[in-house]
Amino acid sequence: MSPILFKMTLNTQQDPQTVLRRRSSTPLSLSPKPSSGLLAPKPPRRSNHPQLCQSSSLNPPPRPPSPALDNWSSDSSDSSDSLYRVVLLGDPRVGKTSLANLFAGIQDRDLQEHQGEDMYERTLSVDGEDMTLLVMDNWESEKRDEKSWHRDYCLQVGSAYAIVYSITDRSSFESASELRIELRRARQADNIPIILVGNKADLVRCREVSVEEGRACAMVFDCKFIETSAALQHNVAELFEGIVRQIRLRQLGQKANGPRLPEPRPKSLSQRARRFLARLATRNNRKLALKARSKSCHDLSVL
Ligand SMILES: Nc1nc2c(ncn2[C@@H]2O[C@H](COP(=O)(O)OP(=O)(O)OP(=O)(O)O)[C@@H](O)[C@H]2O)c(=O)[nH]1
Repeated sequence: MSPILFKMTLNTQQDPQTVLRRRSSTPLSLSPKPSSGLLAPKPPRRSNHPQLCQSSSLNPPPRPPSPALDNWSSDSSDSSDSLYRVVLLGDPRVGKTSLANLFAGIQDRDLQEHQGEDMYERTLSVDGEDMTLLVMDNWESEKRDEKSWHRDYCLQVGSAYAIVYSITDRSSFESASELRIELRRARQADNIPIILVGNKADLVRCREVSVEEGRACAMVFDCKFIETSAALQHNVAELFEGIVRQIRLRQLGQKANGPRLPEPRPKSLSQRARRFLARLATRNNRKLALKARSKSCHDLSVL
């Protein structure tokens, strides 16, 4: 455990049914499980989402926003009504809590007051649309039997995962690969976003894992890749924004692949022309999707 391990549990849910009211130290119910493996169950629409860069604890103390992340999320009065769990996985001391604190906009001077808490809810505005993420920083990396239920739980509830390693610690990189395999096994049927995160990128002199190795690992394991520095707040906003985009891209994919109703026979020439153009667009979309997939794994804005 880090000497400055400060975690927070944030409860903003209003619905007594929803699991999100509970402290993360209490096991959350596995049901209702996200139907698609992606979507968390929809909580009722909330009108009091936290303001930009505020953590959303039930009684949040007035806290100035983190300057570096100031333009990161917007006033969420018109926020999305879905909530997505983002689970941080990784070895101890790789920087999971530091990344989560930045996500929550918790500043160094406020760390003490958030000690022992490990869930962070915040609404981000990305590409003009809001999405509420619940970042879970309660991963237990030890594989002891009595902890295995907790590990299983974490592997089941995420709408997205960030597998964090430290670029200064090769064994944490190896653990990240193992975690990817474990996650794949646990969520075989689910198309969930997984981001491999090489943290502590500021410690260049102590680097044990190259960017190329990180990227290659992400390509082999079919996930996205980003290097961050929680210390310098480098790429942290990009990470969480990327997670939002990855979730959205999968939502769009699901909508596009939804059940098709039989089309009525077109009656007029203009209807036939419209249908032809629609098919053409679909074909082009498929080509575009293929192109996008072949792009580098470090572009978090494409599938
Ligand atoms: N230089 C540098 N230090 C970092 C960075 N991120 C985290 N640290 C430091 O690394 C140590 C561990 O960070 P934590 O955020 O507690 O790591 P953790 O993964 O949450 O650790 P556990 O709670 O033990 O699982 C702390 O001393 C942090 O200040 C970073 O990007 N750069």
